[in-house]
Amino acid sequence: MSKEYTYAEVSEHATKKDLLMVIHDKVYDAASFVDEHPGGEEVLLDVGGQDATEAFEDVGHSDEAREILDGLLVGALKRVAGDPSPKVASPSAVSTPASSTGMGVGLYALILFGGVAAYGAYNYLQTQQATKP
Ligand code: HEM
Repeated sequence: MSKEYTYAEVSEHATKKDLLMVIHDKVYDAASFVDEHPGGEEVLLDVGGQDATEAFEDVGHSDEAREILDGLLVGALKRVAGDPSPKVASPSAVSTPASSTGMGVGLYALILFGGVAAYGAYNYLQTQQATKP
């Protein structure tokens, strides 16, 4: 990582042949990769010259994709006053699994309870049948 870019500098490189983007406060030059991107060139051009952290993380890119990304590294982002605030996907990534786990446990409890109730009812009916003459 040799160079420091300001956000304003990065935003000047937003063409297919000269395509910088910010991911996790690092600056990547995606120009050489645009044509090879399995997700298409459109999406890369869309975030060219911008903070692509959220877009990149939302897709859930593989480790292989992250290795390619490492190879495209050209520098670090130097934040100055007035820049867009850093886009970090972690707050939602942390809160979503937590809340969904809560739902999941509640759901399992409900299913378990329903199962036990149904089993009890079945047994009750069986005994009723058995005691009938
Ligand atoms: C320079 C940064 C990026 C690199 C190195 C990269 C690399 C890759 C790689 C290797 C894949 C194949 C699947 C995988 O290994 O995860 C992929 C898929 C994909 N990427 Fe990226 N990507 C980058 C940025 C982005 C951005 C900013 C978006 C914006 C939405 C994006 C959207 C997608 C989508 C939608 C796929 C899925 C394609 C499919 O499976 O049909 N990528 N990317």
